[in-house]
Amino acid sequence: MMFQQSSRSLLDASKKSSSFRWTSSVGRTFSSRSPQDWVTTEETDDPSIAILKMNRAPANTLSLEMCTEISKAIKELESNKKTQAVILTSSLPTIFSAGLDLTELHNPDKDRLPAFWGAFQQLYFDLYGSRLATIGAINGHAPAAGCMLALSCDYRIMSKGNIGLNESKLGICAPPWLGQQFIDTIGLRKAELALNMGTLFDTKAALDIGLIDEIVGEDDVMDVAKTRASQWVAIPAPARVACKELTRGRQLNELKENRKQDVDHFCSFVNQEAMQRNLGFYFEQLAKRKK
Ligand SMILES: CC/C=C\CC/C=C/CC(=O)SCCNC(=O)CCNC(=O)[C@H](O)C(C)(C)COP(=O)(O)OP(=O)(O)OC[C@H]1O[C@@H](n2cnc3c(N)ncnc32)[C@H](O)[C@@H]1OP(=O)(O)O
Repeated sequence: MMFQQSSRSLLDASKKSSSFRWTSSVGRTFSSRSPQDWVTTEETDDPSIAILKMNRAPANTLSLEMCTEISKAIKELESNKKTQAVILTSSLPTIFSAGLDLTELHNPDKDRLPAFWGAFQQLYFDLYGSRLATIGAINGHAPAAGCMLALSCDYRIMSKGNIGLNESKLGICAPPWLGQQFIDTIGLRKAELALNMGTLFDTKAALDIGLIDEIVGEDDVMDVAKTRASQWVAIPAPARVACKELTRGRQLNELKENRKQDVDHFCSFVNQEAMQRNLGFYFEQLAKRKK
């Protein structure tokens, strides 16, 4: 059963005709439903546990609007006192999230770029710092910022796909706060190796390295996620929230205090000619890969 206010149900969404079309900087045309349909929330049979689904075909990439919609959905769930946990997952068959939408980075709109990065920062604040217990039900690929979504959850189960921070392969480096999340999760040396090489881990390697907490069968993802959410909800909420503050508070505050510098650094980094060349090349390869 669906419940949230501004996030309409998948059923409602499927009745609507396609309403969003745009052309990317390398000339490919995307079409999709409107941003409000890119994220939906659902009830479970336990009123304290909700599901947040990303439905932005083809790859759940994080554009400015997608970041905003996920943030909005988290805030709406948090505003309901009964809700204590959220399961973050994807409705796409093989992709959890392919990370930042490269159309935002390549040949960027100079006015939109800072707003885009601000929305991505906000998503990090909202998910990593949520009062809710967050269970990542990673049911497909989760590279780069897709991995950030997973790392921001309290507990990660994964059924298939690859996960990691592959930014170096695009000729860029993950932002410091995302790098720190990675280091805090798998430890400095393993993170150092993986960040430099842009390693994407399959489920077994991701479990071995501590990037995910559990591998689950494809058909069991939601059942296991609900069971894990129940276990987290069973811990008294003030203790749970205090533990999160203890392990994540410093990192969250650091970025809060440096938000503007982080936006400025990102924009000047991305606007460099060499960076644009790298991104353009990577993006072309991505488009050609299928052919
Ligand atoms: C100071 C800090 C400075 C900078 C920091 C910048 C931080 C960046 C973090 C990021 O998140 S960068 C993005 C990194 N993401 C990736 O490298 C993932 C790229 N995608 C893939 O490798 C694959 O798509 C996949 C393994 C996730 C899935 O493969 P497959 O199932 O074969 O699907 P397709 O490749 O056919 O993808 C479907 C469709 O979606 C397009 N697409 C995929 N990823 C992106 C993306 N990140 N942005 C935009 N578009 C993407 C892909 O081109 C396909 O489009 P078609 O039109 O060909 O259908």
